[in-house]
Formats: sequence, C-alpha cells, structure tokens
Amino acid sequence: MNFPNEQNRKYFTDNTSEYLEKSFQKVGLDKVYFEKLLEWLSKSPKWNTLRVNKNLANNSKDSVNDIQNFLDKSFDNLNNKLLKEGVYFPIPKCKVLSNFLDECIVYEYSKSKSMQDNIKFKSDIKCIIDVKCAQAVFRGADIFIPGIISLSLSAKSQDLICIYADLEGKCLKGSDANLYFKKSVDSLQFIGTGWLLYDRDQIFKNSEQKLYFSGKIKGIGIRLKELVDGSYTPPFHYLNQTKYFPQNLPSIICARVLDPKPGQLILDMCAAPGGKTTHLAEIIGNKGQIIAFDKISSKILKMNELCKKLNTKCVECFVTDATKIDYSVYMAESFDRILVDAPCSALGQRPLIFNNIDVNQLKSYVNYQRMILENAVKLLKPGGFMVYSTCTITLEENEEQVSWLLSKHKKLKLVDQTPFNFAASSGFQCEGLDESQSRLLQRFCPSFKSEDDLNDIYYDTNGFFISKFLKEY
Ligand SMILES: C[S@@+](CC[C@H](N)C(=O)[O-])C[C@H]1O[C@@H](n2cnc3c(N)ncnc32)[C@H](O)[C@@H]1O
Repeated sequence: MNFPNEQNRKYFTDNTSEYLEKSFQKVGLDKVYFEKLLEWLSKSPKWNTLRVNKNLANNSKDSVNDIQNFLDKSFDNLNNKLLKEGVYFPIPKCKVLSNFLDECIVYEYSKSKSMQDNIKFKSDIKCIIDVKCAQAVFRGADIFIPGIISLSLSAKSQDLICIYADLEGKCLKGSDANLYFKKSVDSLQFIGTGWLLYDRDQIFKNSEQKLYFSGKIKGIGIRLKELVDGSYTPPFHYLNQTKYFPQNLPSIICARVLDPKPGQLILDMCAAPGGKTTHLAEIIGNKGQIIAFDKISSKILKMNELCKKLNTKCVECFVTDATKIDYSVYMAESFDRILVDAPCSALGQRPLIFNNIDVNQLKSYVNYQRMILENAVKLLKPGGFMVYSTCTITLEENEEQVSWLLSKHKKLKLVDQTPFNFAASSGFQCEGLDESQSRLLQRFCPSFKSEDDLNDIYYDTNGFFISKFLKEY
C-alpha cells in the first residue's frame, strides 16, 4: 500500500472504497460526490464546539468571557514559548450560536503565522503514533503515552520532535522510529511537531527482542506545538470541564431533537461516554428519570463519575446489552423518549487519516443496529418519540435503516426535527423513502455546496445522521 502523494492518497482499503462508492451510486451519487465526501472527511473541522453545562455555568455571556480567558491565557503561554522561533498564533474569538443553540460556544482553530517554516521543520528526532491518536490530536487532544508507538533512539525529554501517524498499523511498539521511517516512509503521514515530555527510556523499557511498554508513567507524553496544517487549539483538559463540555455540534443538536420534558421517563440505549445523556438531564433540569444503558461496564463506571462531576442527578446508569432487554425489568411501552445513538462504523469522524475497516465489518453494523432498534420500538410508549442517530455517513446505517423501520413498524412515523441545521443536508432518498420523508432527516455530510461554504460552522461538522420518529397510538 503506497501513499506517495496526496492525489493517490487512500483513506480505505480498495474493497471498502469500492463498496462505499457503489453504495452511493445506488442513490445517484457518482464518483464526483464520493471524492468530495472523502476530501471533506480528510480535513479537520476548523471549529471547536463546547456545550455549556447550564446546571453549573452562569449565563452565556459569562461563559463566553470564561472561555475567552482560557483561550487568551493558553495562547499567551504558547506564544511566549514560541517567541524566539518567530512563530505566532493569533488568539481566536469565541461566540455563542445564540439563534440556534444557546448552549453551544464555538471558536476557530488558530493558524500559525509562520506555517511554511514549520512544515519545512525536519527534526531527526521522530515519533510515530497510532492513527486513532492522530485523529484525536486534530480534534484538540494532546498525545497520551499509550498512543506513542515508536521513538528515535536518542529521543529525550524536552526535544522538539516530528510526529507521524502509522497509516498501516505495522510499526512495532517501542521500535526505532528512524529505522521505520527509512523503511516505510510511504506508510507514514506527517502530523505536526511537539515537545517530548519524557526520555525514551521512561516511555519504553527496552530489551533485546521484546520491547515492553513500561507502564511506569502515565498521562501526556507529547505536548503538541503545531499541526501540519499550521493549526493549533489548546487542549480542553485545561478548561473547567464541569461547566464546559467538549462536544461536536451534531451531537448537541441530537439531544435537543429528542426534546425531553421535565417529569418524563427517558431511555438512552447506547449512552457512554455520556455526552448526550448529561445533556438530556440538563435540558429537563434534572427533573425526570433517565435510564442509561451501555454494554461495557468500564464505560458505565466512567459515566457515573461524569454524571457526578456535571451535577447530573436524574440519571441511573446500567451495564445492559440493548440487543437483549429483560422485559421483566423494563416494561414494554413505558418510555416517553428513547435515544438510540447507535454503535456504528463511525466513518463521520474527521479528519479521516486512514481507516482499515473491511466490508464485512462495515456490513455487520446493520443487523446489530436493527436488534437495538427492535427493542427501542417495543419500549417506546405510544405517543412517545424516538431518535435514531449515528456518527457515520453510510446509507446502510442511516437512510436504509429508517426505511426498514418504517416498513416494519407501521405505527412509526417520521417527524420534523428542531433544531434543524439547514446548512448541512437533508437525508438521501432511497428505496422506501420518498422525497418529503428524506427532507425530515438531518445528514451532516457534504452536499453540493460551493467551496465558500466550507468554513461555515454549520457545515464544517463531523459526519452525522439524525432521524426522529413518533410512535402513533
Ligand atoms: C456512539 S457511542 C454512544 C455515544 C453517546 N451516546 C454519547 O453521546 O456520549 C455507542 C455506544 O454504544 C455502546 N454499545 C455497543 N453495543 C451496545 C449494546 N449492545 N448495548 C448497549 N450499548 C452498546 C458502545 O459501548 C458505545 O459506548
């Protein structure tokens, strides 16, 4: 597999690419659309979004001041450090999306004023990180030690290093980054630069053949200086995360679309890490009852901690497999609102660097989601609403699931969504979904907009999909 230049860049394996392209062709979206979609996915959104936790934060004006202070301080610190290198990051201004979502505060990534110099920066000290870690870095995370796969043998604490993502996932943990770079440069992608916070030996324990991850130290391993596109955003963990919760725009919209009311019984069937559950609790002012399921017990433990931290008092979290509901514990037709934010192929996460998902894996989500949806429909009260959402862009997990639900359950009706992000697009038409129905769906995905719209906060989001159903009496 080669990645010699941008034109020949691959984002998926050949089979997966072919499968996705064909799938879009079914609804009349040609190669040009698919390429546009890939280009959009491969870029990081230019905006950061934070949800204000109204249980703990004051009004939006105070929150904007608070976040602006955080940005001012973080950028002052960074700019002081970079002064001698002649690099400067303008401080972004944050704002509330007042007309649309007043709990959402946004600001742009800052672009360094000497981007070109930094792209030319080639240190002999190299670090290779895994692709998932690289994607998180583009969304504002620091590089944590578990994400570091390989370092130059001479790497020491405080070294300024070049960081690469391991596209093929073949680099061995603890190996010599310079050696791998020489052998496999085509399978590495330059991500940016940063300061190493530990000596190599502290990160890896080296023995002749086996290279062990020492586990002696934890936390951040590399403090990011600058990304390859010249952008920087201060890591969120310096911000008060009880008042301000980093969450992408479609996810914030999603909980609002469910429109929970105080006093209601609400079910979040795939809830961890809890971004939407805590938002739902905040919308109903902690008045009501929210049951939150997740299949993975460690995630439920963390969710309980998050709920405490965010002063969320009406949520009960349970380790439950949503494909196997025990109807002696949960009564059929008992919930006023149900959110199915389903496990999915997650292809909407930006930037897409390289995703080696295979076609069988991709297809496997469809039946799994249907098993969860079957239970959701059964648990929903007549007159109640259900939201089905994913953070992916495939037709099979989105529009085709909606079409399947409508054909299988005659009492389900697609309904309007508020808020509706008109800058993104409505859903695609597919078999079983007519034009008026597809317009009720929110698809956060490139439509046929001009390049000028690309920086629009409402358009430059992660890939996401939201549908809302009423269960009629
Ligand atoms: C897209 S994430 C949910 C994100 C969450 N709603 C939020 O906003 O923070 C999907 C979650 O579903 C969980 N999951 C996967 N299979 C499940 C199942 N059978 N039952 C319940 N949860 C499941 C995963 O562990 C994962 O945490």
